[in-house]
Amino acid sequence: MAPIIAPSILAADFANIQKEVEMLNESSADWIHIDIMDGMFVPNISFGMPVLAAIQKHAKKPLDVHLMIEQPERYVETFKKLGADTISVHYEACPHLHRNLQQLRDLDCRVGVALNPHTSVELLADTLQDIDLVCMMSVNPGFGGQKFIEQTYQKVRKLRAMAEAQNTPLHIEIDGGVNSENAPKLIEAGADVLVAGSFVFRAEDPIATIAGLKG
Ligand SMILES: O=C(CO)[C@H](O)[C@H](O)COP(=O)(O)O
Ligand SMILES: [Fe+2]
Repeated sequence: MAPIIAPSILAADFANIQKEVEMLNESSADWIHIDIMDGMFVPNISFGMPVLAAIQKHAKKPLDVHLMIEQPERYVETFKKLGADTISVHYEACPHLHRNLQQLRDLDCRVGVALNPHTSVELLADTLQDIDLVCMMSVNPGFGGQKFIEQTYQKVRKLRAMAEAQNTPLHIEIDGGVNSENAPKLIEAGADVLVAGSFVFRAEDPIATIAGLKG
């Protein structure tokens, strides 16, 4: 099956955000990936609610919101109201993860958990049934344009095996440094959602690049 492609708007031209979103609307992208950074959980600040509202105003594709923020429970309701279809909170930012998952489930959005590169997938063994999507970071979160971490393949294989053993449907999303070289290997390993920021927005033809990732 063709993967779900979620271009990351972080790499877009923010001075032309309407044009960039319209390009994604026209493309074969499935979702739009939205990176929210708070300058605390990660050493960078991206953008917040007014920018998301501007994106949402023009977007015709579901919004996949990746929260790189501390205490995400403070804001998930707001993100849902701003049109989030999927919300991922970071495992490392949630000492009471089960409570966060319940909150997302009650909001009726796709329930996501993001994992830093050093965080073992085994830590999700007892919550996998409550999770719809794992956003597996294949770079250290905080910045676009970084190099893909090769150990990601083995994490994907392990997580896919865990989901199969528990007989639970799970989206495995790869976030960071995705390109046309690693995309087929990631899908082969068991991923089904690919986020791509710089590879799409720095391409001469982003629409063709998205189509290429979709295979
Ligand atoms: O979550 C992220 C960074 O923290 C971004 O989604 C990710 O880096 C995508 O950008 P690129 O494809 O350029 O690596
Ligand atoms: Fe992201």
